[in-house]
Amino acid sequence: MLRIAVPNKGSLSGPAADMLHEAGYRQRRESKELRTVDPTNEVEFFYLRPRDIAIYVSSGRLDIGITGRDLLVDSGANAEEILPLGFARSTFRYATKPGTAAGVADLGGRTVATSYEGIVAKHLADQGVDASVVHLDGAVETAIELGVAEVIADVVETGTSLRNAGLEVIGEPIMKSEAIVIRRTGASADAAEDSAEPKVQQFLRRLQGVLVARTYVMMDYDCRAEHLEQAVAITPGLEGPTISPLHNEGWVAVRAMVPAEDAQRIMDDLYDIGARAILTTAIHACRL
Ligand SMILES: Nc1ncnc2c1ncn2[C@@H]1O[C@H](COP(=O)(O)OP(=O)(O)OP(=O)(O)O)[C@@H](O)[C@H]1O
Ligand SMILES: O=P(O)(O)OC[C@H]1O[C@H](OP(=O)(O)OP(=O)(O)O)[C@H](O)[C@@H]1O
Ligand SMILES: [Mg+2]
Repeated sequence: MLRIAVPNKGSLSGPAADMLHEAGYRQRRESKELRTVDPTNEVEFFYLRPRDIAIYVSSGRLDIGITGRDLLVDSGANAEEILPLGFARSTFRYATKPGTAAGVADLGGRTVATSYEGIVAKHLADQGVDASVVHLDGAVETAIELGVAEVIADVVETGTSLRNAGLEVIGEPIMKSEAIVIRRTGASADAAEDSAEPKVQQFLRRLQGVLVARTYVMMDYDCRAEHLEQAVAITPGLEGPTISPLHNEGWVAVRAMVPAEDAQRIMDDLYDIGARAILTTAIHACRL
């Protein structure tokens, strides 16, 4: 039975459960359940605090886990990223009251409040900046107003929390984060001896299938045979489009996967070269 750690709360938990559900795995029915077994797929899910997941996975007791890249780095645990999942995207940044500091180099001698001490202490050391770090559990934007720190380092998505606290970012982002699948460091290298390996690979293929189904649509259209090369250049597909003859002499039907975010532009480009009956349909699941 494959053992997988899943975030039980916070920004990661809902989207992670949705993705697992879309990949065909049974998920817990209510938020108090700490573990659940999916007997059909021979997987056991453990619902754990996002911050603890890298520690469980590095211990080798759980085969893989879903967490945030920033949480993995912060933990310093012996685990590595094996698949980015594209949700819970954020940056990790310093922020302060306007006029306090222009860049990271100005943080020497200051106090920085953060929930991510591991990331911040290492970044300051790498930059050669001697600042003290105060650990807070959350809502760190308030730390400056209440005089606990002069600077914060925190997760920024839309920037709304910073704006509401009257803070502005300083310097470049310390890192970019998103949800990721992690595995114990070196587990991939030991794969030949690991009986869980085929199940791990099947799990990753299923999640990749969900990612592709979310980011691509299927496009079908008809075009004149003499325009086919131009059309294929616009819709190259993943491995090459499917071309079928039409009953009308001199016309072909083309089918190719295209990135969903470009679909409208691609339809315009195809129309301009004379393609007609251009349709897009959602992909619900796929295995590449
Ligand atoms: N507003 C946000 N937008 C996108 N990702 C976020 C946001 N807040 C936190 N994250 C990401 O979620 C992960 C942190 O999850 P965690 O559950 O610890 O925090 P949280 O979502 O802030 O929940 P909590 O309310 O328990 O603090 C990190 O990977 C972080 O980058
Ligand atoms: O840039 P934004 O879109 O405002 O998002 C970033 C905020 O979201 C998270 O906070 P959360 O609400 O989880 O509270 P927390 O600080 O207690 O973790 C994060 O810690 C930031 O405060
Ligand atoms: Mg939070």
